[in-house]
Amino acid sequence: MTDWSAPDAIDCADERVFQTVLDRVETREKGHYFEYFAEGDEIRHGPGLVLSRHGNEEWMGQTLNHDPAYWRPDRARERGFEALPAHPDYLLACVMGVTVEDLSEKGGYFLGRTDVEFRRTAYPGTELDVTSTVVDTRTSSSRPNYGIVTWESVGRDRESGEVLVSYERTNMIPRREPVASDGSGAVADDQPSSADAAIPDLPSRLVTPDGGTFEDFRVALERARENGAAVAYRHERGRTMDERLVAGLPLATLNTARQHHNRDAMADSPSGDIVAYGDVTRSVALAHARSDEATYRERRFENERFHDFVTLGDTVYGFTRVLDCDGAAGPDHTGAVTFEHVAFNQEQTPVYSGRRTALVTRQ
Ligand SMILES: C/C(=C\C(=O)O)C(=O)SCCNC(=O)CCNC(=O)[C@H](O)C(C)(C)COP(=O)(O)OP(=O)(O)OC[C@H]1O[C@@H](n2cnc3c(N)ncnc32)[C@H](O)[C@@H]1OP(=O)(O)O
Repeated sequence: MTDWSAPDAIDCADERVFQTVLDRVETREKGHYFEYFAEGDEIRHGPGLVLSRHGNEEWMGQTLNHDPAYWRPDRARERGFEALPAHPDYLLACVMGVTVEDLSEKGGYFLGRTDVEFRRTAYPGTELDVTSTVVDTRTSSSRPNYGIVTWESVGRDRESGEVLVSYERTNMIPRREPVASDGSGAVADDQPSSADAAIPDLPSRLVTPDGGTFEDFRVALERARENGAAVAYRHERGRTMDERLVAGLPLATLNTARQHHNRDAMADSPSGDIVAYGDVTRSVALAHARSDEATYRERRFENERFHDFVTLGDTVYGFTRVLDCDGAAGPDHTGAVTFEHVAFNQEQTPVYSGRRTALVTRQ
């Protein structure tokens, strides 16, 4: 009989002994199943995270967000910032990163996010205080092993209490107890793929703006409207997803989702490998778009959707459609432009889409 109090009771040199022990012990699990969440519950997320200049630069550099106002103090001041600011994509990824342990570490996918509102510029050195409220829980009709949960999350400056950013996000969350499904949402393998479906009427002409200022977007929209056309274009740059992006960036935001860093756990999943953090994928595509635009400030995002996995070796490209220009919004030297951005991979499959409103410099 093994004496379990003996320091050498488990002989690690004998693989069979260790494997037998592993088979018999319980796993101390992380995260929460769908059943844990009830509408109205409020959760204050424990992990503290201080926005750092290093984290900001690592995020921006790797995702190709190379706007000088976030790298050069003189350009930051010209842009009206008090100092070098935290990039909005980095801020948003950090606010969401620290929620993962409580909300979604159990697995399941980040489906979408809406009402992303940037309320105040954040600066490196700011300590985050993040809370979430369960807004909705529902059964997934297509996947009986999952439920669908929506939370509203708010990221504040812990010192001043001011809200920096807020949003609503929706995830698939595994159920402890799968439910019987009526299968109404299930997609049969023999259904036509979206590529076979009838192609809707697209405008015959697609207009590209001459430049990236507010006036360029306004003029292009006007031209398009007169000709029954649309303003839409793609961006040349692409970024191939490597380990640093897929595993490194989410971990730096304290995002503990196994999807991004545990290749072993993901080997048997539908993606077969680790997948990029949705915030990394979108940030890359947005960087491509911003490189063709005179962005002044990020304002809001709506209806962000993550359509498909992005895995190691995939390349993320960007497509932009211009939806609206509002000359009355923002300071005099800017106007608000609303874009629809799509991130797509090397197979031209959309992986992200979202509607973004940004203030863009006029001339
Ligand atoms: C941080 C983080 C994880 C974390 O947080 O820890 C991450 O970064 S992880 C990486 C980023 N992420 C992804 O890599 C997912 C990519 N994506 C896919 O791989 C496919 O999308 C799918 C396999 C998930 C589904 O594929 P699909 O079955 O073809 O998709 P759909 O049928 O459209 O959606 C199924 C059900 O989700 C409902 N639904 C969809 N979108 C929304 C929305 N926005 N709001 C409310 N409900 C929504 C839909 O209404 C349907 O509901 P029902 O099940 O009831 O029909």
